[in-house]
Amino acid sequence: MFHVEHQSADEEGRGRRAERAAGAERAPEAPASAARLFGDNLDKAVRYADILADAGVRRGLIGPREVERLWERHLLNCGVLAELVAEGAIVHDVGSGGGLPGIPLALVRPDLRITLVEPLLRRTTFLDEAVRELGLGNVTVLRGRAEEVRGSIESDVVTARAVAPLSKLAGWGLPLLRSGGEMLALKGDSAAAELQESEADLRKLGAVAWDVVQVGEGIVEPLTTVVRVRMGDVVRPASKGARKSARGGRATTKSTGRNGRSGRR
Ligand SMILES: C[S@@+](CC[C@H](N)C(=O)[O-])C[C@H]1O[C@@H](n2cnc3c(N)ncnc32)[C@H](O)[C@@H]1O
Repeated sequence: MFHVEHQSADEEGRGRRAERAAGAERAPEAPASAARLFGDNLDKAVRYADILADAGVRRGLIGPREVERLWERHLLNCGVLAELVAEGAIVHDVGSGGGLPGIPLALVRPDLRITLVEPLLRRTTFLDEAVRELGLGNVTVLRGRAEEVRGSIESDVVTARAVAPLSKLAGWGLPLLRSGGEMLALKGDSAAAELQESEADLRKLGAVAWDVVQVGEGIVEPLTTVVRVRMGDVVRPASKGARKSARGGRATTKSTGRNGRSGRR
């Protein structure tokens, strides 16, 4: 368990110096844009950055070289995904690892209901502790591989970062979506090329629209690049399907075809 204390700003400063002296690693100071992004949850974002810098590095969830760029490359880069998510959405963060992008997204948007899907026990233990310590009432941790939990999940949005190449990721993420739901995959410079290579697979999986968007203007530099894929109509067999879902069976998909929103946005 990490150690959390509720402190005033002065106490926080003394606490940070004391923890450093005691050997605990701390994240760099939050940049000004973090206050704009996280608003009332800035303190929690700072605490999460510190958890990643210390326990996150010690337990191998992020590399030690990430500490100096925790804000830009991780918390801000992930939190700005909020621009693409509708009010009150149900979100599943596939391959959450140390909670990225799910935890920054939950901090920016307390209205969302977010499940962090992660197969490795060591990582779900870290996530459970972080969620408890940060008091994130809108976040749940689910241990399992995405392809194992399909059938029991109908999500509005699936998020993922650094989990798998797009085609493979789509095979894991799209079956978790309801009709019209969206997968938001944080990708780097390869986004457009990966998307082009994956189009046939996306169609087969029931996707009807896809594009590359950039978010985070005025908050993070470089902007966050996201591959956005929208699911077509999902046909889930009724009562039989419910029994199948309980056993982890697949939902089936169909494309909206000529009358729907097929192809690129
Ligand atoms: C490189 S880490 C990225 C973690 C985090 N998303 C980030 O950006 O820092 C990839 C994560 O995906 C998880 N993972 C791999 N295959 C998965 C699957 N089929 N379903 C869900 N998670 C998976 C791994 O356990 C690992 O935690």
